[in-house]
Amino acid sequence: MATDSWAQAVDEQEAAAESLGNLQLKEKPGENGMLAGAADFSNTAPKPASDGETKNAEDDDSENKAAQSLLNKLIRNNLVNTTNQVEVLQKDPNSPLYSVKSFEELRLKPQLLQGVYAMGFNRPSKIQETALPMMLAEPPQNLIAQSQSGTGKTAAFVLAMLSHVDPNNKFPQCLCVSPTYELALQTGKVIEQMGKYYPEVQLVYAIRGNKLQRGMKLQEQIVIGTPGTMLDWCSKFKFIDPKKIKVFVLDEADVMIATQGHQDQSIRIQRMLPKNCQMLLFSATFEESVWSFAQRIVPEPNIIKLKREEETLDTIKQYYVLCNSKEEKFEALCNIYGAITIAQAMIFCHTRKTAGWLAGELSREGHQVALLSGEMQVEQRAAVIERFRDGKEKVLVTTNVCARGIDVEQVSVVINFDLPVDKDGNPDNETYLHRIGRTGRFGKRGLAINMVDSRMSMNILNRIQEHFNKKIEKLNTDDLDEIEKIAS
Ligand SMILES: Nc1ncnc2c1ncn2[C@@H]1O[C@H](COP(=O)(O)OP(=O)(O)OP(=O)(O)O)[C@@H](O)[C@H]1O
Repeated sequence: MATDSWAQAVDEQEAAAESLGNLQLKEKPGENGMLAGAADFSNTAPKPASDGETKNAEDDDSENKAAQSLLNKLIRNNLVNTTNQVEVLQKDPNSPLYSVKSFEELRLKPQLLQGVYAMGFNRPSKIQETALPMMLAEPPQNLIAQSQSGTGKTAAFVLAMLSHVDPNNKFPQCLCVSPTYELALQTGKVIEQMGKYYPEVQLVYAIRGNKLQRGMKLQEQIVIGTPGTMLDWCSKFKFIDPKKIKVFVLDEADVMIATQGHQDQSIRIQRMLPKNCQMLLFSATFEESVWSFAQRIVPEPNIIKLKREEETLDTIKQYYVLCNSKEEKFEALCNIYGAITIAQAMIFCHTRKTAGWLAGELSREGHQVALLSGEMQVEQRAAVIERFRDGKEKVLVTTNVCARGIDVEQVSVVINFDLPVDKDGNPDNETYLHRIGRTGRFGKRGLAINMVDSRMSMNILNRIQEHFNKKIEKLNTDDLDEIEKIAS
């Protein structure tokens, strides 16, 4: 976005964000004939993001969790690799445990196998190897599965839903609840992609703002939505006959339970389903509260857990640059950009004000900059992330808070324009590691540059260095030769 005026650049960015938001709002029938069906809301429809009533601090927290989850989905365009083994706890420990190394072994319908390959999947991911045979077994088995974002959970349960529906039956057979409207849409997109060659199966979104005529009965086989609307559609409006449901999926359980009311609504939906309905629950984390909720939703479960790969700083070259002011930090940054080629970088600032200022300055220098800032709506943030992921912008400037919890594995250069500190001003080691670290064996080499502009920030840097017991080298950004060396 190398425009002269930063204001214009921001306008353009927001326009892009808006148009994406509109696109999502007006989800239309897929090209394959698989209707995103009744999801034809106008832009004036109430924003169905939280399904909650009164907004309080807890809701804010849950919205943050949901936003992080969405942004993490969007920034990533492929599978997170892991060498950790899955832990499996079978309902019946004596029954053999099947795991597959190829999609062929699953004996999928040819249309679905074609869909899977068209998505570029060559073989099942680590969690899919065990989860898929369990989900596709006859009689179907219940499952609680936990693994970090990006390990293939969504693709797995989408494949299970598509495998279990009978396209000749024109009524809902699979329900999938997600914590927010945006997350539901993302899953809907995966259903559309995977079901591309299976156009007889249709889906519909049960989300606020999607108003159906009273008395009507849904014909789509898959319903995906938020718990409040899904419950209304099953009980109050009877658009869905819950007794005919064969598969119930509860996605993002950890995000779900952070929203008041969602647990209750989900449990009420679950209570309406037949005893032999397959119950599947997925979560990225597994704290006690998620576990007790999971047990209420999924009777007699098989349990699959995949540990998160530890992040390390081993493959990362870390440097710091000494400056006296933010202007000097900016100058140092320009020198670095002048000396080495940086494909894509993420730059973290402490405040929105600094982030806005820095993005403006970089843009004036001719850089293609994206700015992620706390006051943006989640759709706007999503649009920024997607543009960055697609390489339309080369630099992403963001605040610490805004990017907390977002995985930035694909970015090879991370710049801490301000060092991460917690609310008491102490070094935030965990955020430092998460931002800069890479998972060991798959670790691509990375470069981290820390800007230090006061005695206090030097102290923080020293404490981070001590904490990880890894040297952070000093870099003189006035010396071009020295900068060039860091890229080699
Ligand atoms: N077997 C596979 N082979 C290659 N890519 C895959 C495979 N399964 C999933 N993917 C891709 O990996 C990415 C992450 O998958 P998926 O969204 O299913 O993970 P997830 O665990 O549900 O994470 P999240 O909850 O963040 O969506 C997606 O881009 C998906 O298309």
